[in-house]
Amino acid sequence: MNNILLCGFMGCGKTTVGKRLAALTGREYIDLDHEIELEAGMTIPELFERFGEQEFRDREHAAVAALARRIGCIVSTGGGAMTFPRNVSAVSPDDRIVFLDTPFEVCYERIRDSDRPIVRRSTPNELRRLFETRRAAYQTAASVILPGDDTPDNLAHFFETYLF
Ligand SMILES: Nc1ncnc2c1ncn2[C@@H]1O[C@H](COP(=O)(O)OP(=O)(O)O)[C@@H](O)[C@H]1O
Ligand SMILES: O=C(O)C1=C[C@@H](OP(=O)(O)O)[C@@H](O)[C@H](O)C1
Ligand SMILES: [Mg+2]
Repeated sequence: MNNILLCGFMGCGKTTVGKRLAALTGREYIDLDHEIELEAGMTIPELFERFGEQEFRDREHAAVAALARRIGCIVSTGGGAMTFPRNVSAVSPDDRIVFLDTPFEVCYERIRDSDRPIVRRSTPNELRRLFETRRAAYQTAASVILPGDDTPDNLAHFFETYLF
């Protein structure tokens, strides 16, 4: 059984919808950011602060590569993960990458007051530009694109009927 990876911009709902989908299908759930935090023994903001973004990206790559040893999982990636070709290449061809395509305005309202390091260091305009650039990368990486502006329950049910 293949893994299903959710990708998309910060705040698009990868973690929330991934958890619901796993609960609905009884599949194992993995949040890559959570795996990175467990492995590093610190939060992502701390990791960025103490060791810099590149250290986080290297740990993120290792977390994606480690998925090769897992099967049948629902995986929420972090917003940057599927924008790096080395990470997309590390995903097994049997696994499915789904892009949760939520409008920038919706994502922004959800993340603006959060402690995500990329949000804290960027202006709203910089985030919008990052959204546009990354959207093209998500479209390239994913084999399924799902409009994300709906309730977590509706999205999880839609996923279930569409993907299984
Ligand atoms: N479909 C949704 N409808 C309403 N709120 C949502 C939805 N998806 C996520 N949220 C809220 O938005 C915030 C960010 O969601 P999260 O799942 O952490 O996004 P991501 O993992 O893509 O960064 C959370 O507070 C969450 O409760
Ligand atoms: O977009 C990014 O580069 C990041 C997104 C975050 O995950 P979410 O997309 O779940 O917020 C987390 O991986 C880290 O803060 C970096
Ligand atoms: Mg998340």
